[in-house]
This record gives sequence, C-alpha cells and structure tokens, in this order.
Amino acid sequence: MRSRATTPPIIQCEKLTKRFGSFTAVRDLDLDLEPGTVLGFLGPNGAGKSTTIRMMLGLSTPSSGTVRLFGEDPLRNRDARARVGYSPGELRLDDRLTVAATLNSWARLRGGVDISFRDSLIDRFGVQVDRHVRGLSTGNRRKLALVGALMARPELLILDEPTNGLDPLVQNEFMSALEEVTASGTSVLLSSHILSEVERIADRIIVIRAGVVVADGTTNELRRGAAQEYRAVFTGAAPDTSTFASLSGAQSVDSPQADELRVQWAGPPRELLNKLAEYELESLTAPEPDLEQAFMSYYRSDPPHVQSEGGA
Ligand SMILES: Nc1ncnc2c1ncn2[C@@H]1O[C@H](COP(=O)(O)OP(=O)(O)OP(=O)(O)O)[C@@H](O)[C@H]1O
Repeated sequence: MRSRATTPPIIQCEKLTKRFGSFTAVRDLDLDLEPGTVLGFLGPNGAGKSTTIRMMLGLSTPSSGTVRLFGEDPLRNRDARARVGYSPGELRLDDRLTVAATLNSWARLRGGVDISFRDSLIDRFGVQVDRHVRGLSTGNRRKLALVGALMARPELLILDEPTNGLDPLVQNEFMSALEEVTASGTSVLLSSHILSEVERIADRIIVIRAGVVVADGTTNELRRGAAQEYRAVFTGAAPDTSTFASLSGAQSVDSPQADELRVQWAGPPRELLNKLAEYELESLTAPEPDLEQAFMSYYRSDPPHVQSEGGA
C-alpha cells in the first residue's frame, strides 16, 4: 500500500488563472484535493467556481498556471477525465431523449456502470426513467445528472452545485448517498452556496471570492479565523458607531439600542478592548459565531492577508 504522504493529490492547481479578455475570472488559484477526502468549494455568485472546475476537467484552457487531474494534464489526457463523475452547474441535456435513453447513452460513453447501483440511485432519488427530458423540471433534470455522475462509482466526483433545484427530501437523500460513497473512499470536490451542506461532508473548505482564494482550511479553522461579533452594552449612551468603525479590525458596527454596540471584528481583539476600556461598560459578550455568519464574513470583505488587485 502506498503511504498517504507519497500519494499525489487527485487534483492539483498551481497559480491557476483564467482571463476572459481584460476580465480575470480566476487568479493564481492554488488548490490540492487529497485522495479520499471531500473538498468544499464555496463562494458567492460569479466567484469563479465553475470556471475553475471547467479547467480541472479540461473543458477550458487556463490562461496561465497549471492544473493536474490524477497527475495528468486534463486537456491532453482523456483517461484522467474518464475517472471522474461530473455533475455540471448548468445542465445541457438532449431534450429529444427519455431519461432512460440519456442514462444509457452516458453509460455507453463512459463504460463501467454498475447497473444495480444505478437502479438503486434511480429508486432512491425518485427518477422517472420513462419520461422525456424535454418536460422535466429543474429538480428532475438535476436528479438525472446526479445519477449519471454517481452510477459508475467513479474515483472522483466533481459536483457543481449538485443540490440546486432539489426539494429538501431529495437533497437529504443525495447527501446521504454522497456520505456513503465518500465512506468507501471516493474523493469529492463539492461546489456549493449552501454552507450547512458543505460543513456536513467536507474535510476541508476553500472559499473563493472574485476569483481569489480568501480562505482555506478545516471548518473549525475557518470558523476561528472568521469575524467575531462583540456586543458591548454601555452604562450610558453608546458612543458613535464611527468611533469603532475606524478601528482596523472592525468589519461593521451597528447600534441596535441606544446603549449598545455590536461590532463584527476580525483578528485579535486587543485594539477593540483598548478602545472599549475608554468607556463605562455594563457588559461585554461575544457569542459563538454560527457557521453561516462566519462564512458571511469571508464573503463580505478582504481578510488582511488577501491582496486585492485591480478589483477583478
Ligand atoms: N465564457 C465566459 N466569458 C466571459 N466571462 C465569463 C465566462 N465564463 C464565466 N465568466 C465570468 O467569470 C466569472 C466567474 O464565473 P463562474 O461561473 O465561474 O462563477 P461561479 O462561482 O461558478 O458562480 P455561480 O455560483 O453564480 O455559478 C463571472 O463574472 C462570469 O460572468
């Protein structure tokens, strides 16, 4: 057995960059997906997730930098691509086919489909195989694509917003199916807007915004690095919000009551505490940030270590 340390990453991006004309959609992106792990790929609309995924699959040519899939250049090596189950964010299906014919055509293209596993997925997600693709709802189209991605038990799943359009029951069923395949060693790149879904399954999370990685770590590491809310209640009227908004760690300052300030703060709190010490405080509390809030702070503003270049 090869030791984990010597096994190359399943996907490796180094300084991966994609420009469309003068617009940079992905800039200097470094990313490793280790074998047998789930990497959550999070970011707001237009962050560059799909563009990155398309380069990983050899569907788009990088402007600069490199991407390796199973150690190979995905633009040159189709064998590497054949080892991936991919569910794209935007589904392009042949409307003339039935669901069954669509699955059969994908099975012929890639080979190696486990028919009984495919049928169990069809049952599990409630896919109606005799329907025409033309009349399918967004959710039913998505279910079809997910069966297609999973059915050959690929070594790597690349899932671009896989639960988009699914009702909560199917979403849950899909996440359970995903947990089962990851338990058996499948590697996954899971791009999503839904933080709870990523947290449920990801070993590591990368957050991308405006084409740049703004956070990379385990869920707990990211939670620790994200902004913390401090709630200060003053014995008299609260100072003006601008007094605190100008401090270097302040991301936002609100005054929900005349005697209270709520400060979203990134980094060590010394500067904030020094400023607060200039006032008479009734209480100071710092509630545990929920994950949703923690990630919102990554979405909203530049952490100090990120250099923003030219607004791209
Ligand atoms: N072919 C293209 N030509 C020009 N601009 C493009 C092209 N493809 C993507 N872009 C732009 O690149 C940026 C990143 O898009 P991308 O689809 O990768 O984002 P995303 O993170 O997947 O977003 P979403 O979550 O909304 O799907 C967007 O501003 C998009 O408009």
